[in-house]
Amino acid sequence: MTVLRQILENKPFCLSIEIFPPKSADADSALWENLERLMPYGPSFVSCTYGAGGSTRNRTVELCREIRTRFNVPATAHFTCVGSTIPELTDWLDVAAEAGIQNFMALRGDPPRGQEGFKPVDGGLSYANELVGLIRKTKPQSGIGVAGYPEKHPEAPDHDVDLSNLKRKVDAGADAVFTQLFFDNASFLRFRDRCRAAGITIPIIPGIMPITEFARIKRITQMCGAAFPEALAARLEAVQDDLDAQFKIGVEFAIEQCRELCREGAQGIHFYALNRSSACEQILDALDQPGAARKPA
Ligand SMILES: NC(=O)C1=CN([C@@H]2O[C@H](COP(=O)(O)OP(=O)(O)OC[C@H]3O[C@@H](n4cnc5c(N)ncnc54)[C@H](O)[C@@H]3O)[C@@H](O)[C@H]2O)C=CC1
Ligand SMILES: Nc1nc(=O)c2c([nH]1)NC[C@@H]1CN(c3ccc(C(=O)N[C@@H](CCC(=O)O)C(=O)O)cc3)CN21
Repeated sequence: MTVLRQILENKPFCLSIEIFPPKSADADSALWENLERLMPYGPSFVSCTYGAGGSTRNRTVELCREIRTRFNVPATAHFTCVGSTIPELTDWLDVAAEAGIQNFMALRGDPPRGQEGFKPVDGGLSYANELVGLIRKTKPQSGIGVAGYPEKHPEAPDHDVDLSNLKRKVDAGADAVFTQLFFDNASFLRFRDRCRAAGITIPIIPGIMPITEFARIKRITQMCGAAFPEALAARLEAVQDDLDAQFKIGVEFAIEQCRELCREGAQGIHFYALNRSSACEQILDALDQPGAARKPA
C-alpha cells in the first residue's frame, strides 16, 4: 500500500499543509518558523509546490528532504508536466526517490507566464492523467494525489467533461483527490456527490486557503480561477485599509467553512498555508469536531 493510502486509512483526519519554495534567505527562515508552529497539530504530511515550469524542481526536492529530517513528517512533492520531456520527468522521479520522497501531487501545471494556454513540450506530457500513469509505472509504491475542481477547471467546457478527466487520473492510479481552493462549501459537496456517482471512491480532501490579506487572496483566486463570494468581498472591501481586520474576517470565515466541512464528513483538510502559519493555527484551535486535528493539551 502507498504511504498516502496508509495515511488516509489509518488516521481519522488527514491534515495537510501546502508550502512553496521561498525566494530569499529571510523568507526561508520564516518558512521554517511557520512550519514549526504547525507541527503540534500533527499534520499528516507537508506538500511543496514545484514552481512555474518546474523552475524550482531541485528546491522542491531539497525542501521535502528537509521537512522529513527536521520534523519527521512525510513530505509530498508537487510535480508537473510543464517544460519537461518524459526522460526528464523520469530522471526527476529518480532524484526525488533517492531523496526519500514517497508521495507526489501529480499535476499538469499552469502555462508559463505570458503563454496563452498550456502547450506540451515535444516528447512531453499533455495531461495530469499521463503523469499519474508515468509515476505509477516507474515508482509503483508512490502515493499520488491529484487536483479536483469543485467549480470545474477553468479550461473545461462543463462539469461532466471535467469529471471524466478526473476519472482518468483516478483510473491511472491516483490515491486521493485534493481540491482546488473554494469558498462555497455547497460547490464542494455537489462535487463530492458527482464524484461518488461517477464511481470515484478514493478520498476527496477539501483544499482551503485561509484569507490573510484581501489583495493577496484576490490575486491568488484569480490565478486559480476560483469564485470569490460577493458578500465576503464586500466585507473585506469595507476594511481595505486595515490588514488586521482582513485577517480576522478571513479566519472567522475559514473556521465556519471548516466546521461545516467536518460536519459533512470531510476526511481531512488540505491547507494552502503558503508558508504562513498563524491563520491555520487559529482555525485548527477552533475546530473541535471529533477526529479533527487539534493541538495536544
Ligand atoms: N496545489 C497546486 O499546486 C495546484 C495546482 N493546480 C494547477 O491547476 C492546473 C491544472 O492541473 P491539473 O488539474 O493537474 O490538470 P489536468 O490535466 O487534470 O486538467 C487540465 C485541463 O485539461 C482537461 N483534461 C485533463 N485530462 C484530459 C485528457 N486526458 N483529455 C482532454 N482533456 C483533459 C481538464 O478537464 C482540465 O480542463 C495546473 O495548472 C496545476 O498546476 C491546481 C490545483 C492545485
Ligand atoms: N492553477 C493553480 N496553480 C497553482 O499553482 C495552485 C492552484 N491553482 N491552486 C492552489 C495553489 C495556490 N498556489 C500558490 C499560490 C501562490 C504562490 C506564491 O508563490 N505566492 C507568493 C508570491 C506570488 C504572489 O503573491 O503573487 C506569495 O508571497 O504569496 C505559490 C503557490 C499553488 N496552487
